Amino acid sequence: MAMIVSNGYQSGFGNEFASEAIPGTLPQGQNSPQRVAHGLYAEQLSGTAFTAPRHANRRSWLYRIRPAAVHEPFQPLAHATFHNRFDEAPATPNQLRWDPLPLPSAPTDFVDGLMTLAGNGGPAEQAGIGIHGYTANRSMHGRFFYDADGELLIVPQLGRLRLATELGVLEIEPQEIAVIPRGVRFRVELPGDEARGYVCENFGALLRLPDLGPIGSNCLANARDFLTPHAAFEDSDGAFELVAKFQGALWSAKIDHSPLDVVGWHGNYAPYKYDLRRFNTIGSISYDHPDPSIFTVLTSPSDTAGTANIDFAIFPPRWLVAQHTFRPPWFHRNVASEFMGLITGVYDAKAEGFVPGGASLHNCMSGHGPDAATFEKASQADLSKADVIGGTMAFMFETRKVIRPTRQALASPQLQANYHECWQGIARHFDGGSKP
Ligand SMILES: O=C(O)Cc1cc(O)ccc1O
Ligand SMILES: [Fe+2]
Repeated sequence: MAMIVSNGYQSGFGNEFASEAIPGTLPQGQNSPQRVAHGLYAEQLSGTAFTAPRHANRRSWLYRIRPAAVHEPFQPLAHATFHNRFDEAPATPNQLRWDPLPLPSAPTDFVDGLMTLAGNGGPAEQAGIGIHGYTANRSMHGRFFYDADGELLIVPQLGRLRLATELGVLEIEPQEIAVIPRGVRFRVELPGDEARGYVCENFGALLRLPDLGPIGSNCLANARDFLTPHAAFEDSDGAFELVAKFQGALWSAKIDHSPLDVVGWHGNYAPYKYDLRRFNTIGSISYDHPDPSIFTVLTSPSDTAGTANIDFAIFPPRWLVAQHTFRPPWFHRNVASEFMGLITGVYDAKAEGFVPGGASLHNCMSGHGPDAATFEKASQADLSKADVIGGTMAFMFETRKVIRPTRQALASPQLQANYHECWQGIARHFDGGSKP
């Protein structure tokens, strides 16, 4: 029984990759020969419509020991906290903030430990996102998972993850992210004792790099920093479980072999990882704080140009040098809705209360911005010096649709009852117009 071992990475975003764990696996000059080398089966995995425009078309060809069709029928699988029911509780205009999810004491793998916090749209309408937290203290044993409802953007906050996928192995740590495409089967292993993080389940168009406009041909997340695994496979038989997420619910099927049995593959539909510390941050070197779109790592476009299904943005270490300017994020209301998490350090708009592993939600047109302490400090700051923001990594899932917290997220003890108080101390400074 050969267990999957990482064969390293290939660099680039959405490339036509080709990789084989055994030489001579990939057919030359065609995809589906009468007999595949080494007695393998050929299988196409489509991530976009067959007829999607060429620039957006994603599919890969997998050469595997058994086709993906080989498993017992699925049966419904209960899961208390992982779902896509975003209509259970009234959507709220209140500013919301949560402390980190507690780490589990009972044995909990990645799938067990998923808890849906919020979301919008759904798999049936092929738009919107699910926002989930995960906590885990053990690897998935004899268990594999795939999500037919959307691709999974995994944002670890605590602990490393080893993502053993059909197309190879991705190893990630906090400040790195991974994207597992819709349908790709994988197992999450924990090299350490515990793990916690966030997952964005994207029901809409596949995440892609944003256009750069006048920024030019480089900067923000550079394409070559995205890493896709080389083919790696395991040839193992046993009494295993395949868990599927399908239309918001989980299903379980018996499978008598590991589905991570892809010996070679080629194509542009594949998992990838990215180190957020590689982000080339653009900011103001004259005056004023720019819109946070400048921090976009990946975007899932919607049918309306410039109005994303989801933008994944980060707030990395950077120098703030803007002159005659209030440097932190301004007070604002946004037509889009903003879910934020903190991976490490301190976020520059919040002096306290927003802690690593925590989360906040500011919905469409809900006023928010720096807390009272941050406002006072930044209003008095010496602008002849740079503010060097180091040792931090916050992120935002920004969506065009209102983000609806789940009932369990609103009922959780981690919800901070007093979040709104961070703005109550904002002083009235109006002088009545008496001073020029
Ligand atoms: O609300 C937030 O903290 C996120 C955010 C950051 C920023 O720099 C500008 C706008 C914005 O919504
Ligand atoms: Fe905001």
